Amino acid sequence: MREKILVFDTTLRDGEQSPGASLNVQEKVEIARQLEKLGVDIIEAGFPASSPLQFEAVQKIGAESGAVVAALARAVEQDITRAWQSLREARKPRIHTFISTSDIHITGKFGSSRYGTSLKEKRATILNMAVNAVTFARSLAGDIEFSAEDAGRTDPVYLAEIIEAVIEAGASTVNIPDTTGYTWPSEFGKKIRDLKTRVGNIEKAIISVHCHNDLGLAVANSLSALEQGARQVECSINGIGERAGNASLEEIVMALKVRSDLHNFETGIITEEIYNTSRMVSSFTGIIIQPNKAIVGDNAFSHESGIHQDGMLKNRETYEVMTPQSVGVPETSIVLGRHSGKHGLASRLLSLGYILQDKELETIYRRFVDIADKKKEVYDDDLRVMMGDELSRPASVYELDYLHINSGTASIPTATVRITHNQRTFEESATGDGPVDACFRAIERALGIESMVSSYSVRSTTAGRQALGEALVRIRDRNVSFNGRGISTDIIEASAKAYLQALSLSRTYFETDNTTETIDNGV
Ligand SMILES: CC(=O)SCCNC(=O)CCNC(=O)[C@H](O)C(C)(C)COP(=O)(O)OP(=O)(O)OC[C@H]1O[C@@H](n2cnc3c(N)ncnc32)[C@H](O)[C@@H]1OP(=O)(O)O
Ligand SMILES: CC(C)C(=O)C(=O)O
Ligand SMILES: [Mg+2]
Repeated sequence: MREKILVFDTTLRDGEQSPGASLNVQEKVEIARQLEKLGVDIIEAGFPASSPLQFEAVQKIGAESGAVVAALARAVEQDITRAWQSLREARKPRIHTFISTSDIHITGKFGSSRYGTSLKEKRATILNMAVNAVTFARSLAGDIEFSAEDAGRTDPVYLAEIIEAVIEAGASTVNIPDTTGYTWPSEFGKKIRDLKTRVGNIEKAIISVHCHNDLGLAVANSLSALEQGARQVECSINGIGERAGNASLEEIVMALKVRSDLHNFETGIITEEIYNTSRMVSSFTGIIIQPNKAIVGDNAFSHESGIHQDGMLKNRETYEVMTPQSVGVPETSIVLGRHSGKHGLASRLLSLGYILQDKELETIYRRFVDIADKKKEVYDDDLRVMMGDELSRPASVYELDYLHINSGTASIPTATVRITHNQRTFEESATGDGPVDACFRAIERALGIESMVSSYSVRSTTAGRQALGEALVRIRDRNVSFNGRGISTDIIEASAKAYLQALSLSRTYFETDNTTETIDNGV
């Protein structure tokens, strides 16, 4: 039998304290519904004393949620009363009260002489405030959580004293926050182990942890605490929260699930709901998820380099420690880019319906590398355009070997082209009304022909700033029309290729003495 770890989600309270994130009541209610679907045990819905909106959100969430709904309150009667008022209709209410216990907080935040003059007196006042708050909260509700704010930097003897006292006063959950994300995993784990030995009545309460990520250690600290006896973990979706955020729910849950060989814990989280929840929180809060964020980032299940793609295609376990489906991501993505190899390309082309022989793959791969060098990512649409172009290439071709354009607002557009045809090279330069005109003139001069262009257009065929441009050039040669198409991320290059393709078609046509009126490459 595995031991249950309670997942306390604070996305709607600490998460909402993230700079820039603020949610309206309806958004909070929607997120709470999704959190329930995700299977969290406790939803911390807000801090009711802080505003009417917070109050209303806690009230609404409490009334409809089947999970325990917690409301935060300072260790003062006024806040606790507000928290309880907001939870009155709740099916499973929890009052969560807190006060700082570290010397730096006690002296820094409670400096006024009304808390005492010496540190000893102030500590005693804080302990009394904590006990009074829990006693008062307990007179209102049955489920009380107490948090010793900045426990990570609190003297262990004083921390044990205060924890013992609040349990005695009726706290059923005692939370040990690393409020400033200062501790190390081994140090934080020891703090929890210490409490288990120092606090006489610790078995009467559940030990909870609440870790912040200032040093990027929030998840590691939480896991270390679980190993040492904590049984509730406080976390947020996407790790949002004050400053660098809280421990991320998805990382803790998946670390426990993927490495279940290392411990005897389980959570009630339906991990397949993680991705949906993450996207909802990101969209409602406006806090974007960094692409390399573990579990839910766009790149978490994307593979770009050839060696990795090859490994993944042979056996996905070579580079994935969990399936994307296990967290609700539809599928692994093989991102085609400049690091991709032939295996990755062939597999994607196959999924698009193109079955290539080895030789064809060699040719298409060379074109792919050429495009991938210019674009960050090669999309399916880019491949379709590339394949369409490749499959319609005429037999006899003028190849664009080199193109240089000099153009700007204060200079005459000049183009230099080098063209190869049947192992011969033709090179020329020309000026023109614009860079495309200059380029066409240079081609004509290099091949010793008159202008034959009867129509020209250019458009973008794929999305984004690095989209592939497609140029269409129609020429009329001896009363026959030929349509050429060129693609490139550079529209001048696409135009030159289109013109050369039309010229190639014309040459092929007259060499084989056809009679058709319009020859094109399938566009
Ligand atoms: C680590 C955490 O995440 S703590 C939770 C943080 N969340 C919030 O602060 C929620 C949003 N906050 C608010 O809406 C407001 O700050 C309120 C309503 C809570 C209080 O507002 P104000 O009365 O204007 O006080 P203000 O925020 O300026 O200062 C906090 C006061 O609470 C005191 N205080 C701070 N924490 C506690 C506590 N846990 N218990 C008792 N008193 C506390 C401070 O010492 C200060 O009191 P002082 O005026 O005697 O110096
Ligand atoms: C209120 C407490 C639990 C908190 O958010 C913290 O200490 O970080
Ligand atoms: Mg916090």
